[in-house]
Amino acid sequence: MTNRLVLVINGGSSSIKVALRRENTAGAIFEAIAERLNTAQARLSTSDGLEQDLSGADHLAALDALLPLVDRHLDQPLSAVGHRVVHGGERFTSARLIDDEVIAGIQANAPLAPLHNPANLTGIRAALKLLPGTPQFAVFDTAFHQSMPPHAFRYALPDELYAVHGVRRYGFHGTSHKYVSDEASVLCGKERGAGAWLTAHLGNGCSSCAVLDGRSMDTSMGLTPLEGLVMGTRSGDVDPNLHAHLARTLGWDLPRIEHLLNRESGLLGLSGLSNDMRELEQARADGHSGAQLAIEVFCYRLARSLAGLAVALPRIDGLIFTGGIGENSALTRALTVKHLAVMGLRLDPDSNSLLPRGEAGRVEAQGSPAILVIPTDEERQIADESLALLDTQPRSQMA
Ligand SMILES: Nc1ncnc2c1ncn2[C@@H]1O[C@H](COP(=O)(O)OP(=O)(O)O)[C@@H](O)[C@H]1O
Ligand SMILES: CC(=O)OP(=O)(O)O
Ligand SMILES: [Mg+2]
Repeated sequence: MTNRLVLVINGGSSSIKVALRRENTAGAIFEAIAERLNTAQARLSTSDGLEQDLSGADHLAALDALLPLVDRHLDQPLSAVGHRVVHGGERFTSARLIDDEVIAGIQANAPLAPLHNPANLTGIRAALKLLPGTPQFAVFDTAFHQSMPPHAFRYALPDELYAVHGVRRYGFHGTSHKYVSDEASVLCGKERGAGAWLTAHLGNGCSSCAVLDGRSMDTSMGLTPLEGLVMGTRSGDVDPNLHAHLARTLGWDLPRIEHLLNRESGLLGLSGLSNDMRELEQARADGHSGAQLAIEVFCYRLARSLAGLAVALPRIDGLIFTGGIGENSALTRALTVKHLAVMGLRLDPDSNSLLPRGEAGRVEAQGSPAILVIPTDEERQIADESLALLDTQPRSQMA
């Protein structure tokens, strides 16, 4: 049997990545990314060297540019399309074949992930139109965290809000936390999936997680992808009374406050300069005090979250950094681990700063628990889960 082809569409808050993957084959046949969407710097770049200015493009315009590029790399029909979907609520505890009911479910969860679910739906609708005969699957960020125990996922609110209205902590980036913790176990000589890991997924959205033997025990994000760490434009944790305070003292309405917390805060808000860690590192080196403060708050709050999550684990086999910042910013890793000396974590400065870009590696000092940098591969995880699900579908549904 030939190895099947899967197209993966991963819509983030500010980017869309598409990846064409062949079953049982490492790496992608073709990858393309449209980044910095909804800004004047939006750009498209592909694994075969195409660079294109997409200035001002939103998610739909980006997909219009991206999907036709995949065609010339198809040497056999696509077997499946796998979509990353951020919020699956409690309704979707694992990947699903996309049909009208699943689309309605994703739509229903959109208020809980306003930066993401609408973008994911844009991708799904565009792909259904372009590839109507190909089975399409939704792989949810939230599914991995469904293993959290109630003491981790419940808020201290009246029961009715959970039981009737689904107000609880869900967690996100599950595909990434699962992938990197599985990889870490192999890198550290354990059975795949075994071990007690703290993971830090640091992209535009950022979250941390405690993973025990392949199961999420707790994570920093909650009902929505706003809770927890400082992110590119999201505030992470603030006093829950902030909404009321801003409404009373400044007269702000809900849309204004949501915009503040989701789009104007985080690294961007603190620095007054940018949501992009590359730019902030450069500005910090040039003496920009806002950039310096933003990076310090980001790292301190990350360390505090990781130390808190440690209580969900019986021991720490290792700390894993991933996502665009976790993989590429030696500075972020150094400043974060500095705050974690109480847990015996120490970096080897040379390994940390000299790790080749895009490679997995260990960067701890001798005597410290493992500290790993592992490039995440959400696309691979999504392709694998889509094919596994395709194999379980009755033929009648695949017509
Ligand atoms: N070499 C680098 N040094 C520091 N930060 C980097 C580097 N490369 C990428 N980043 C940062 O990674 C973040 C984007 O992460 P990514 O995982 O690609 O985002 P998304 O969540 O949209 O998938 C940005 O803040 C970017 O500046
Ligand atoms: C859930 C989330 O924050 O996703 P992203 O990092 O892609 O914005
Ligand atoms: Mg991402």
